[in-house]
Amino acid sequence: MHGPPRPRRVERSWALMRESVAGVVERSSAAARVSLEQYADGHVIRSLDPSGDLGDVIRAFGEAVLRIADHVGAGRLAAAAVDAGELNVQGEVQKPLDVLSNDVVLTALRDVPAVAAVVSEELAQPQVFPDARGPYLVAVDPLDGSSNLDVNIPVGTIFSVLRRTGTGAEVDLTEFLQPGRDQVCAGFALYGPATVLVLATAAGAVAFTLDRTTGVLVRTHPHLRVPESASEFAVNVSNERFWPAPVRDFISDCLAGRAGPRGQDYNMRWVASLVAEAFRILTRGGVFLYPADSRSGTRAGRLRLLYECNPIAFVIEQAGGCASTGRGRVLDISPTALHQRLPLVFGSSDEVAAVEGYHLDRACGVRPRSARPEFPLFNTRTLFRGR
Ligand SMILES: O=P(O)(O)OC[C@H]1O[C@](O)(COP(=O)(O)O)[C@@H](O)[C@@H]1O
Ligand SMILES: [Mg+2]
Ligand SMILES: [Mg+2]
Repeated sequence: MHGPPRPRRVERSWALMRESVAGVVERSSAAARVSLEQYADGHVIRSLDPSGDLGDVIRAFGEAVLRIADHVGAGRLAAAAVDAGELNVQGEVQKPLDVLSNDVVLTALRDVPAVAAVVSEELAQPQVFPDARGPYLVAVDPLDGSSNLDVNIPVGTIFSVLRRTGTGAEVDLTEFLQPGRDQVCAGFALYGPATVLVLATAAGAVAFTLDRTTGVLVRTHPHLRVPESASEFAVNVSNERFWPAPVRDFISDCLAGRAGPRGQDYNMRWVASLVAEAFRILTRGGVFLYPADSRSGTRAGRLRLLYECNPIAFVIEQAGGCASTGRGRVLDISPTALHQRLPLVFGSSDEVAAVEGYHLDRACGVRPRSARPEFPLFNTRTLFRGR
């Protein structure tokens, strides 16, 4: 051991604190300690798929998440911490952990006969398993937000499970192009201070937290509910000048606070990590916006429909929130391409409805709220000047 020994009194109080924390955790969780394994085998998942196939897919994601959590948690100590420098299908630099996480997910799913094929952010073409064995298709972003790794900000894995629409031994890639409302299951892992796996099915949204003492994902959030209203927004404000007018109107009016048209003071958060924003909104509400903007790479939006927007939208809706493009429900979009991008707005239903209202106002030629004489936010001042 390095450094001077701690005084005995300090050691004793640390030991007491550890014991009392362990006692609280044990008492509070002893009543219904449900592991991901048990949940995957339990009546909720069996009622959706009595064959056990869906349970197998969920268990495979559980295993992949534990492995990826280990790699992410090792930070700079991980063998894969040095840049790979390759470009993925989106033309973005692949981090070694992107590649490794993709391998981990594919390896876990390859062992599950229920999965016929996988679309991944890291693969230009889907991975089709031999004989197109099972009834399920998976779309996955193995490691979302990986540009945050160097600065130790939470990242995650996002996934969507679809039922095959074809019956042949060959998977037709158009089978992936289903509207998100047809997802059987979707979820995401958040590798943060705690590793959390959020899972949604038609039966609702639940979350599991990794118990590091046993290596087991334990259900900690049996009924996730997004509060209907909240006064917190998340958006990358540095893109303000590229935003479409309704988004500028909406954020401008939020910034006007209590005296403005929205009638309340707002707080802002931007982690630049979709999974972290989604989990925050699942637990305390708010609204997230990544609109389409006028920059060349983001005219159709920044986030990918099949493995970012759809699974997050499904989780949020199953938890009672809403997800929209600003003009309509995300889960009703019929995809046209595997790596298609989309504008994404999700969160508390009141806030998402408000964003849609701003889009409708502009579409109907209604005078934007922020330009009304009593709220002269734009033209006279920008978001950060002259306030
Ligand atoms: O850096 P920006 O433009 O603020 O974008 C942040 C967004 O991009 C993401 O990091 C996704 O990017 P990747 O899929 O390339 O990792 C989201 O998690 C986050 O919401
Ligand atoms: Mg991503
Ligand atoms: Mg990724």
